[in-house]
Amino acid sequence: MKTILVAAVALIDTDGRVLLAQRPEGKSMAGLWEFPGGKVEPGETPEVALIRELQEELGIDTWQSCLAPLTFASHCYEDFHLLMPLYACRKWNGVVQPQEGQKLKWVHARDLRNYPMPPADIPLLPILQMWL
Ligand SMILES: Nc1nc2c([nH]c(=O)n2[C@@H]2O[C@H](COP(=O)(O)OP(=O)(O)OP(=O)(O)O)[C@@H](O)[C@H]2O)c(=O)[nH]1
Repeated sequence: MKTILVAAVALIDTDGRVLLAQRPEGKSMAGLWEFPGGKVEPGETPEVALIRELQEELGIDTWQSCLAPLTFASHCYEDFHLLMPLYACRKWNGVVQPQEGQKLKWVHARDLRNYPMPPADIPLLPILQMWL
């Protein structure tokens, strides 16, 4: 089975809340809440891919030095295996704003489980909660 590399990030605001984005209608797993990020394109490192995705999806700029590796997901979906490093980021330039009409939510660690997420993300939550 094909392994897909996706880079994702827990953006953390000054109140310790984490940003979740809702997958839009028409996409796979529509309606579920996920960490911002996306597929790592050929020639990109995960960090470069994340910096690009944050500009495209949220209109903010960050730097490699502000992306701290936190944990990763390794999950078998029906048609691919997902390998997803999750970074933590507390510093960026600009104001987070949905660039693609997606719903965004800043969520306290204790409330994360109230947001339905893709199955790959579930094991990441206790780690994130412990860390926050
Ligand atoms: N960004 C992000 N993607 C995730 C998370 N959890 C998870 O399973 N994924 C999966 O990783 C892939 C991310 O790719 P993407 O966001 O660039 O792709 P896409 O949805 O535009 O395309 P697709 O609908 O063809 O998969 C998707 O299959 C998505 O479901 C997460 O927390 N954040």
